[in-house]
Amino acid sequence: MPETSESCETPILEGVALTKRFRMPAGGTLRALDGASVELFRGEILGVVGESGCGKSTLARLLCGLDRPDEGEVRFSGRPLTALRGEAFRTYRRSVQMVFQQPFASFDPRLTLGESAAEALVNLGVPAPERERRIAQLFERCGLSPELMRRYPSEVSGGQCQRAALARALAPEPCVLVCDEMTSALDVITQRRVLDLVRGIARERALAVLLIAHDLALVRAYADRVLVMDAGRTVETGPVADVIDRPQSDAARRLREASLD
Ligand SMILES: Nc1ncnc2c1ncn2[C@@H]1O[C@H](COP(=O)(O)OP(=O)(O)OP(=O)(O)O)[C@@H](O)[C@H]1O
Repeated sequence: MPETSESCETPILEGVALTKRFRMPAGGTLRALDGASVELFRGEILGVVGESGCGKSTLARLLCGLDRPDEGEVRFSGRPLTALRGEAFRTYRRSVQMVFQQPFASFDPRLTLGESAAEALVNLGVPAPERERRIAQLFERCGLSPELMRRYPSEVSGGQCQRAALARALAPEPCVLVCDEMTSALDVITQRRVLDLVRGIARERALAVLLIAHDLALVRAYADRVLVMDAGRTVETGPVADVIDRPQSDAARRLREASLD
């Protein structure tokens, strides 16, 4: 895993000079991203921090292909998404999975957790008995009894629902996991348990993880490198200890001071 972005390894996922504007209802546009760049390498956990509204979720959505940049490009294994066709695009879609902040909102309330988790496998043409077996294994790996596959989202706790969301994200065997504030809605003990699980699975499967978090302590505990964002820009990146303990940018200094209050 590279310590710096000077590595000659090709990032598995990359955003280059990304700009994203949103039209405002009252007129005018808002620049949610303003030339933001990020490199994510195989096997690393990259923490993304920044004040609320600085563009973290927008960056995550562009990297996952849920939204398109107005300028700049996203690259998967060195290839621009705009150049990916057919099987290459399907591989990207399968390989980059996202876990969202609100566990319940990310599930269809009419499907059981098992059915939701199996959807990606249905799309991949995996036969029903094999789907059942693979999802049961993933539930167990994520600390859930396979019995929970038959429950609806409203019948489990927030922590269980987020574990099921993790199992669902892992089902298509991705190589990148984008976790957008995935533990913010959970109590501090459950947060740690879920992040321990994410880290363990990431190490086992050599996953690259983009870990968006408000809490610097969580990023310090779980990330290898950290990227600091400020007003749509990426302003500082480096190993966690350097950026958090010896911040160079005003944004990183502000975050550090706020976390010490
Ligand atoms: N679909 C949208 N339409 C209009 N404005 C948007 C949209 N999505 C995001 N924004 C705006 O873009 C800016 C960046 O939002 P974003 O959600 O990426 O920030 P964030 O850093 O993830 O914030 P938080 O930490 O509070 O989740 C904000 O000002 C937000 O209001």
